[in-house]
Amino acid sequence: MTSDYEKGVEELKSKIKSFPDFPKKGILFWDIFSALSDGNTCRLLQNLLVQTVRDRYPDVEAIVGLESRGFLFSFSLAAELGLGCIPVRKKGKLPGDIVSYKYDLEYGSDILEIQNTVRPGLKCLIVDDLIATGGSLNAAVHLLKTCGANIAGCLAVIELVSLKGRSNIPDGINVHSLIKYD
Ligand SMILES: O=P(O)(O)OC[C@H]1O[C@H](OP(=O)(O)OP(=O)(O)O)[C@H](O)[C@@H]1O
Ligand SMILES: Nc1ncnc2[nH]cnc12
Repeated sequence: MTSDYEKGVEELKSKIKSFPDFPKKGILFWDIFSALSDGNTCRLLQNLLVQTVRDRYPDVEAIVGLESRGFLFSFSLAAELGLGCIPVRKKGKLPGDIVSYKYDLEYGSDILEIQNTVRPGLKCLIVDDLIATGGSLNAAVHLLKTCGANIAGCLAVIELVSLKGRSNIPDGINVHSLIKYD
C-alpha cells in the first residue's frame, strides 16, 4: 500500500520542471523553484523534509545548508525543529576563521567554506536541493570533518542517480534523497 509520505513525494515530483541545455549545452537542469512558486507545494515539501529528519535523523543537533539553494531548506528545517542552522558558502562570503575546500561540479568547479566555529562532536545533517556529481556534499563532509563535527548524514530533495554522486561521498555517510531521476 502506498503511504501518505510516498504519495506526497509523487505529488512533489510532478511539480518539478526540467530545462534542457541550461546553464550549458548538454545539461538537463532540474529546477526546484518551479515547484516552490505554489504555496501548497512549499508546505508539502517542508512537511516531507521535517518527517524525513524526524524519522531518519532523530538525534541531529544542527542543519548545515549549502549555498544557495540548500539554504531554502536548512533554515526552514532548523527553525521548525529548533536546531542550529550552519551555512556552507562559496568562497569569500563568510567572515572570521574559515576552512576551505575546492571541488568539481557537474558544470565547472568551486570552493566552499565554513566558519571554524562548529563545536567538535556536534551532530550535523547536511541538506541541499540536489545531488549531481556529489562534489558539493563531499566538500561539505570534508569541511565538517575538519571542524571535528559528527556527521549524521546528507539529505537532498533530488538525486540524479546516473551521475553516481553517492560514490563521491565518503563511505559510512548516510545519504538520503526524496526524489530520484535516472
Ligand atoms: O552534486 P554536485 O555536482 O555538487 O551538484 C549539486 C550542487 O549544484 C547546485 O548548486 P550550484 O553550485 O549550482 O549553486 P546554486 O545553489 O547557488 O545554484 C545544487 O544546488 C547543488 O548544491
Ligand atoms: N542538472 C542539474 N540541475 C539542477 N541543479 C544542478 N546542480 C548541478 N547539476 C544540476
